[in-house]
Amino acid sequence: MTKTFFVTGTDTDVGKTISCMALLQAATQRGLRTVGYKPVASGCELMEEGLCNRDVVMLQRAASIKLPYDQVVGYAFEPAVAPHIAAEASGVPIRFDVLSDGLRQLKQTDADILFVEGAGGWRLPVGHGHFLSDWVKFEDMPVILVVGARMGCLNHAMLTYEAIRHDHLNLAGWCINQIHQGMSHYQENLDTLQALLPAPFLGEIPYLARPHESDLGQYLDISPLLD
Ligand SMILES: Nc1ncnc2c1ncn2[C@@H]1O[C@H](COP(=O)(O)OP(=O)(O)OP(=O)(O)O)[C@@H](O)[C@H]1O
Ligand SMILES: C[C@H](N)[C@H](N)CCCCCC(=O)O
Ligand SMILES: [Mg+2]
Repeated sequence: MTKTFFVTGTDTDVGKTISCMALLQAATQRGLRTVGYKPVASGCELMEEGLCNRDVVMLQRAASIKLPYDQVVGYAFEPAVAPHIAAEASGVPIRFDVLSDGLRQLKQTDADILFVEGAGGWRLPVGHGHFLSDWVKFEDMPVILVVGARMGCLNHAMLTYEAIRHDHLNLAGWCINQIHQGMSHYQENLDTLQALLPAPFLGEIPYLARPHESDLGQYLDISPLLD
């Protein structure tokens, strides 16, 4: 049985990918076999591997089970815009059965744990009146929330928590990521979140000069996810 978690964030660009890498590394350091999945991606660039979405490549590299790029992504749209807009422009609608097929394939590997990175924040539109959160609900995945430490994150964190609960899903844990250096009253903000968010705190990722090249696993304690 592959334990599966959906990783959302308080917004786009808050460190979901960095946190997924940290989760994958922390799990690998505990001897677990790990994989990542990015069901919906937008924004592709020329990388060593060709025209790729950077998040997908990062998840692919951070996982202990090495899988081909195509297996780690559902849809990767080229323009770096909201995915439903890119989907409309390219004439390729986002289908939940395609996302679920990809997920099922990854669960069929011998992975112990699978982290699925969302796109944007919790209520991301995917077109035709649907949201990525509808798919998470359909798959009944426990959720991990990444709070990007910046002014406004308290409101975003609480609204995201309320929306997850409204969707009858479980917040399995949350972490905070210092996307900026030296946020004013960082500790007080963290204390506030710890008092208000009724879910296990997995840890804090500090501001790092080269986050993608760091040992990120050391910053998160994934034991609450393994109970
Ligand atoms: N702890 C950190 N220290 C320094 N820079 C960071 C940190 N976390 C994230 N960043 C930088 O902030 C940017 C956004 O991070 P990331 O790509 O992980 O966000 P995201 O939530 O996954 O974004 P998206 O919504 O596009 O998937 C990246 O350039 C990343 O390198
Ligand atoms: C391009 C960006 N980095 C992400 N891939 C997409 C973020 C979409 C956000 C949509 C929104 O909620 O406004
Ligand atoms: Mg990302």
